[in-house]
Amino acid sequence: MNITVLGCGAIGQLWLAGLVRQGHNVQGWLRVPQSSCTVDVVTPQGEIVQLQLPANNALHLAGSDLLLVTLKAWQVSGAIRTLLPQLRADCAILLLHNGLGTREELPPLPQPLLQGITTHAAYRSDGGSIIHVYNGTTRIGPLTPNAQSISHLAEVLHDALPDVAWHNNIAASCWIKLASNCVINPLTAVYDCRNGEIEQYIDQIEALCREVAMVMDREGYHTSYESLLFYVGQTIKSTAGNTSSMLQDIRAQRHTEIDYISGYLVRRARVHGLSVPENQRLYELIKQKEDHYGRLGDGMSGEWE
Ligand SMILES: NC(=O)C1=CN([C@@H]2O[C@H](COP(=O)(O)OP(=O)(O)OC[C@H]3O[C@@H](n4cnc5c(N)ncnc54)[C@H](OP(=O)(O)O)[C@@H]3O)[C@@H](O)[C@H]2O)C=CC1
Ligand SMILES: CC(C)(CO)C(=O)C(=O)O
Repeated sequence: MNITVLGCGAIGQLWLAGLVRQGHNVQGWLRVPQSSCTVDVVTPQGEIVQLQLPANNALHLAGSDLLLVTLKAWQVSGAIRTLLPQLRADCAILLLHNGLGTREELPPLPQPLLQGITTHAAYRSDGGSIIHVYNGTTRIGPLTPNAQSISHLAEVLHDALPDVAWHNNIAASCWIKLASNCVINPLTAVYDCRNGEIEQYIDQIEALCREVAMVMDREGYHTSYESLLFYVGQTIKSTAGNTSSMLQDIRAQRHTEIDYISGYLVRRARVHGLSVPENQRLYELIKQKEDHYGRLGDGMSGEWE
C-alpha cells in the first residue's frame, strides 16, 4: 500500500518501522517540511531499528491509500485540514490518538474516516530514540459509512504492528478508553504520581466513573458504572508502573490532551443537561497548570512546545 504517516513521534515511528518491514511504500509527514524523516526505535526485545525514510513528498501524499494520523489530539484537525486538498477521495484516514472530539472539528469528508485506540506504549528517550516499552493492541473501526467495507485494513496493519483488531462499533470502545483517560490522566497529573499510586483515591475514581457512565448512557452506549469501574481498575493495575502521558506533558510543560479527555466529557454532559462536577474540577485544575506555564512562556517563544 502507499501510506503517509502524519506525525512521526513515538507512535508514528512504531508504525513507520513496522509498515516498511512489510514492504509498504511509506513516507512520514513532518510539521516542519523535510525530505526525509528518521526512524530510531528500540523494540521491547532490545532490537534497534534505524531508518531514513522519505517525508513530505506531495506526489506520495496524492497517491496515498492510507493517511495514518499519529498526532496528539489537539494537533489533528489543523494538520489534516491542510492536507485534505491533496488527498485522493478514496484515501482512508485513520485517526489514532487518545481522547475524543477531533472528528467534530473536521469538515464533512469524501474520504473514508476511521478511528483507532492503542495500548502500545512508547516514549522518546533523552537521546531521541523511541523506546517501545510495551507491545499492545490497536483497535480500529469505521467512523463513516464508506469506511465500513475496509475491515481488511486491520489485517494489513496487524502484519505491521500486531495486534490489530477490527471493531464495527469503535465509538463505544473509544468511550470506554475515554473513561480510563478521564480517571488516570488528570489524577496522576494532579497528584504527580505513577498510574498505580492513584488506587488510594478510590472515592474520586468512583465519582469520575459514575459521571462517565451517566454521559455514556445518554450518548446511547450500553454500559454500567460497575463495568467502567472494573475496566478502569484493570487499566490502573496493568499500567501501574507507567507515567501517564498527561503527567509527562505537564512535567515537560507541554500542551496536554485534557480538552479531548475530561474537556470532551464535560462538553457532552452539557449537551445532555448533565452535571459532571468531578470531571469539571479536574479539567479546570489541569487547565490552570497549562495556563501557568503558558504564562511563564509568554515573552519567550509564545508557542506550545
Ligand atoms: N506514546 C504512547 O505510548 C501512546 C500514545 N498514545 C496517543 O497517541 C497519540 C500520539 O502520541 P505520541 O506518538 O506519543 O505523540 P508525540 O508527541 O510523540 O508525536 C506526535 C508527533 O507529531 C508531530 N506533529 C505535531 N504537529 C504536526 C503537524 N502539524 N504535522 C506533522 N507532524 C506534527 C510532533 O512533532 P513536533 O514535536 O515537531 O511538533 C510529534 O513528533 C496521542 O494522542 C497519545 O495520547 C496512545 C497510547 C500510547
Ligand atoms: C491508559 C493510560 C493512562 C496509560 O498510561 C494512557 O492512555 C495514557 O497515559 O495516556
